[in-house]
Amino acid sequence: MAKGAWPIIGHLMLLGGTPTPHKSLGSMAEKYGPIFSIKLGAKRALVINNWEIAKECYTKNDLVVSSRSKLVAIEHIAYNQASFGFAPYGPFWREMRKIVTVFLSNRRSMEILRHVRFCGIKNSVKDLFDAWDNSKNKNESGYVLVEMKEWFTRLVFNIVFQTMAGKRYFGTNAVVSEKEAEKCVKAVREFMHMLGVCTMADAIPLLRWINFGVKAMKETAKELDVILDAWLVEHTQKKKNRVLGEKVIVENDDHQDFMDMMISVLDGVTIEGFDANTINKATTLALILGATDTSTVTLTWTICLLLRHPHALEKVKQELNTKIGKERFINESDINKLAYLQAVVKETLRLYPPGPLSAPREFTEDCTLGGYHIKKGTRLITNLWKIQTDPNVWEDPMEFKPERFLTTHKEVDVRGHHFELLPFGSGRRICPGISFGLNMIHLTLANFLHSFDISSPSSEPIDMTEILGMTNEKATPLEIMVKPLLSTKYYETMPSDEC
Ligand code: HEM
Repeated sequence: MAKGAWPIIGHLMLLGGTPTPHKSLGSMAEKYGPIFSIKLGAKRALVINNWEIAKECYTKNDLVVSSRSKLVAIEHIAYNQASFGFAPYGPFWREMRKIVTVFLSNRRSMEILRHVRFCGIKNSVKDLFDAWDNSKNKNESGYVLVEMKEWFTRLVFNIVFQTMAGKRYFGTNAVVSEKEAEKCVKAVREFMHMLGVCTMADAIPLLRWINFGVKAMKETAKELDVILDAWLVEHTQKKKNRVLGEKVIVENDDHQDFMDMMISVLDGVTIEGFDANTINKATTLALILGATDTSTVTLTWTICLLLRHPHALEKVKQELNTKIGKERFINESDINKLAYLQAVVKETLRLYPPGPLSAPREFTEDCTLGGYHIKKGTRLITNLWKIQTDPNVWEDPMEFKPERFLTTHKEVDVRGHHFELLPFGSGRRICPGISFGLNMIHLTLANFLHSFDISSPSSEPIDMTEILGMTNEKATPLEIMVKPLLSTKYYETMPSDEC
């Protein structure tokens, strides 16, 4: 057990301020070694910090550490564990996970998802071009100042909402007002923040009893439920209006989104006390929460790192020019040719994993790990950031060097089997959205950097301060200079008839 625990709250102070928790816990690993425990109020948590312990944890012990903790936020906000991403390990989680995996990997839905990503990115590139075209604030070189966190957020939310519920919330063809779309993004962000900030109520049962912080959680839950409910009513009505499908994914429906598929699969059943509508909303919400902030954060840090390393930005542009040329939009089938761009994304995920402490898990049985006896009920914190910056594995661990993934670490991928690089986690509860997320990130970056020239607005290096939450968001806006790179004809043909 690490020293420095306060009475009642234990080491909770470490998880609530500056530096961010993954860095505070990372410093403790220097002192206490790759495995140590801390107290979060009444709860004991095990913190693991190197690849050897992570491997033992997610292979030999994975079954006993595949449950999530029942956090207060989950109870109030995520349909009381009907949301499979927060559910305990068991038959309900297995069933939901199977349905989600089929949707995200089934050949037919892959085609639909590919189309949604393609059109989402094309529309966003066109929106950015129009904003530049209409801007009265171009500088003498033709650049305009753009806040990129906002642009990435709109793009990612459009793709994810279209995939899950057939809705486009921002820009061309948006189905809601700008105000309503902003409100929805705010509610999702608040949820992620509440989840990430280790609430006192979670750690200290007495405070749970007096409902500490619960009011704000309930309000956010209500806001999200109103949106999900309206989507579900609309989807159910749509289904009534057409021939009912079998109790499998309807094969001949060109416009199947996730909610449609769930209505068909669940077919009104109740599972473990949760009715079909609640399960549908909760699972859709789990995917929205899992997909949006993580992808936006990764896109944002990638641009920050490229602007701080102009030689890397130049290499990405060269690769795009030689492998794609300047005439056309980039498709998913082109991504294989863009080895350097993929290495840039891996290096960003190594230095800035969007969930630096992964998602909270809990041991459901006593076991041994790293030679220590671990008690049932202990929480697990995997310090992904510490593992991914371990000097025993990575030369110049804090340096941004995408080349390492084309040379010394060529074989290392992010899919949970190489324990020195685990941005998507590992084991049974590994992120189910790896391919969806990576495809969206690669395609967005490739097309953005192919379509626009970018530069820093000043000689000051881009600010890299992170803020506390479930994801390590950039604390300040990402304002950069942007100018179209290709001929006007290229942007004017967007969006194409296909979208
Ligand atoms: C850069 C993109 C992403 C990163 C870095 C990321 C990272 C993670 C991590 C670290 C976990 C916890 C895994 C564990 O406990 O071992 C996780 C879980 C999860 N992710 Fe992702 N994720 C990303 C994108 C996505 C996308 C696109 C989706 C949905 C399409 C998604 C849905 C989920 C869900 C539902 C879970 C909970 C899974 C479960 O408990 O069974 N994520 N993700």
